Amino acid sequence: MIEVEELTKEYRGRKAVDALSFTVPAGQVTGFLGPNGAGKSTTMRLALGLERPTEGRALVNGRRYRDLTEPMREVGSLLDTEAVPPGMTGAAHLGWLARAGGLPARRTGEVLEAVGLADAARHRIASYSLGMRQRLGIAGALLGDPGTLVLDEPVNGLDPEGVRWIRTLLRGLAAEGRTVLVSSHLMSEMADTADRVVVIGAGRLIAEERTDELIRRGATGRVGVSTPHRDLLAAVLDEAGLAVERDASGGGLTVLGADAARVGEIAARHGVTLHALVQQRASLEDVFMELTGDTAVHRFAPVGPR
Ligand SMILES: Nc1ncnc2c1ncn2[C@@H]1O[C@H](COP(=O)(O)OP(=O)(O)OP(=O)(O)O)[C@@H](O)[C@H]1O
Repeated sequence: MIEVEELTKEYRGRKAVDALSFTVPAGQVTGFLGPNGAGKSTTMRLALGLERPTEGRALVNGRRYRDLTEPMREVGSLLDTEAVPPGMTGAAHLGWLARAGGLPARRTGEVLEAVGLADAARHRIASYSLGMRQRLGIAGALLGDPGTLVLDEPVNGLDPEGVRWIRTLLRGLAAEGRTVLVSSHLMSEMADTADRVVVIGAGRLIAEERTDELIRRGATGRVGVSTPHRDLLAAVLDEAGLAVERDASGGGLTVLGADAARVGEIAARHGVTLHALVQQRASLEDVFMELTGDTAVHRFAPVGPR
């Protein structure tokens, strides 16, 4: 389990992470979402003891990272896939990591197998594709067979097969009871992968809840309507206090803040013929845009009294 408590990080007087608190429970995949610059990587680096917080703390299994006695056996991480030595082979790089972490050499072969890189193990990393580097980074994270995984944008650069692979891997790791925190700025990826999501913007917490709940919460209130009497319907819906958007093409309308049943009833009451009436489901992407719309532009909260 990871507990982030009132975590704040300032760079040159600006808050990249701002009094952020959330929990990453074991046995689930937690998606860590936010637009570019929201503070995801900074939060992960703080949790991994690579930087010191200005205020607050991040605990892994109840302790600060630097107080863990065998960190690689407790937490595996993938932060920057570019930070691997290109001249080394995949096997040599992992072998070096294993020695540094006091792990048995056999783990190298096991994790290379687990990420599907066994055949490329003796090739220089310089010859790896971006997807192969991501797999190598994940192999490194798995080396110590840790109970907690912190992965920053592991899906970056993967092809659709790679994305599916990672999704299955992460779900499998969580099913084994591990704690999995995985960041992304692409919401669509997380919809099928994460049990829960933590959404941040400008370093602050925006939402922390089950993925399906978040989607459901955002799903209310958009109804697509097609009618040969668009102006009449728009007028009666407007009268009923509903916001209406006219589609740029065709006779369609989108009604905001209502469900399909209500729109259908209003139309019937006024004798308006409908050709289509569709409750539109929000995607996680829509909900995300709604949640982070403001913060994406205001990247930093100015330091000072709140
Ligand atoms: N070492 C640093 N010095 C100064 N500013 C930094 C430093 N590291 C991060 N920042 C700033 O803090 C903010 C948060 O950055 P961070 O990389 O944590 O965001 P992110 O959510 O991971 O974004 P991305 O998806 O683009 O990686 C950014 O505005 C960034 O420029």
